[in-house]
Amino acid sequence: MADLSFLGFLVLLLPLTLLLLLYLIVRPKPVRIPIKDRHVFITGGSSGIGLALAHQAAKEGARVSILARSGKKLEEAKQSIQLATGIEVATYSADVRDFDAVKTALDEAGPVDVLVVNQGVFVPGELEVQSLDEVRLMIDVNITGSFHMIKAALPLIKKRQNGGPASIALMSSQAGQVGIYGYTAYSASKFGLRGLAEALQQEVIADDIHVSLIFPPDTETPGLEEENKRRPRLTSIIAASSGAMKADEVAKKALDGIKSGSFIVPCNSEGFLLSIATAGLSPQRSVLMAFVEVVAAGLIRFVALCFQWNWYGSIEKWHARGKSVNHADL
Ligand SMILES: NC(=O)C1=CN([C@@H]2O[C@H](COP(=O)(O)OP(=O)(O)OC[C@H]3O[C@@H](n4cnc5c(N)ncnc54)[C@H](OP(=O)(O)O)[C@@H]3O)[C@@H](O)[C@H]2O)C=CC1
Ligand SMILES: CCCCCCCCCCCCCCCC(=O)[C@@H](N)CO
Repeated sequence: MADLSFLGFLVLLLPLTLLLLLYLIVRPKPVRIPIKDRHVFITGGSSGIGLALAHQAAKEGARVSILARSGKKLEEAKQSIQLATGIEVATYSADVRDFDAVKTALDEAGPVDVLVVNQGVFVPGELEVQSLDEVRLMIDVNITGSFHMIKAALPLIKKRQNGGPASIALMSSQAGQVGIYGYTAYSASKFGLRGLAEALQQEVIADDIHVSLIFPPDTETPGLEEENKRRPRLTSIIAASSGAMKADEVAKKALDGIKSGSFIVPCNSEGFLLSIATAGLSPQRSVLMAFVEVVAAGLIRFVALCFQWNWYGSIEKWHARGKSVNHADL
């Protein structure tokens, strides 16, 4: 009996000690980032996830600016937000690949409290059939474009007027946590954002600037509709492991993640598992999440291997059927 209660005591004491230890060591420390009455600047804010984010930020009382290339889409976005919320957003037409254009737009927009780097292009295809121009497009818009935005915005974020904590959020993808068939260039561009974000967080923490990386699954947007026209069948099969979300749902998760200063922001339950499986050396502010990451590490690796087993099974089956060129429309 005495032995049993000692065992019970240990079983309780061990996790509590771990929790206490994690409470003492998690860095950066937890933070709340308000968005009401603050300037939220969203790239790719004229369509899909960016537009949904602009709607929600406006609804929550932020001053919103959106940037994209097409003036027509920007105008339509502005109208729809005005209709829904009565709020007038500022629009900036610029290509993120053009640093001078981006800098001019941001300088005109003024001090920024929350920067959401959301623009992105995705052209799926096996590397062997994909053109190098398409590869370059994804690297230039998704990665170099993000550098341009952050480099031009940093001085303006530091100049923010009310001095509260600021945020730089980057829209990655679950394909930026695990490489997916048909996404060599796209996955590379989204994995790249993680290196950028981890290093940047260390550089800007002293300025009370907090970095968030958002990882949506397939999301119903005009961009996905385009992508679906030429998606390899295997890409769709593997991506279906994580289902699909609506742009509004992703925007809500993203905004909640930004406001709570989370470094990693998953959007659905598969994304939650993925974030534990790929926790790596990313910062973690939440004691509870840190606890789950430490305790579940071994088991989650097993689950990850089960997913790979399943995906390689699909790839094998596909090849056994003799489909070497496998676009959805063939
Ligand atoms: N939809 C999905 O399934 C998923 C999307 N994501 C990511 O979410 C982000 C948004 O995706 P989604 O909403 O689907 O995309 P959409 O294609 O619906 O919208 C993309 C937005 O980015 C803008 N944009 C594209 N290229 C440039 C450029 N060179 N310079 C400035 N703005 C540009 C577009 O406007 P314009 O063309 O006028 O410039 C538009 O506003 C992307 O980073 C994407 O990778 C992540 C996971 C899943
Ligand atoms: C350890 C447990 C793992 C759990 C589940 C793993 C599921 C992974 C699925 C990845 C889906 C990637 C979709 C990318 C969508 C996207 O970015 C494109 N639509 C282009 O925008």
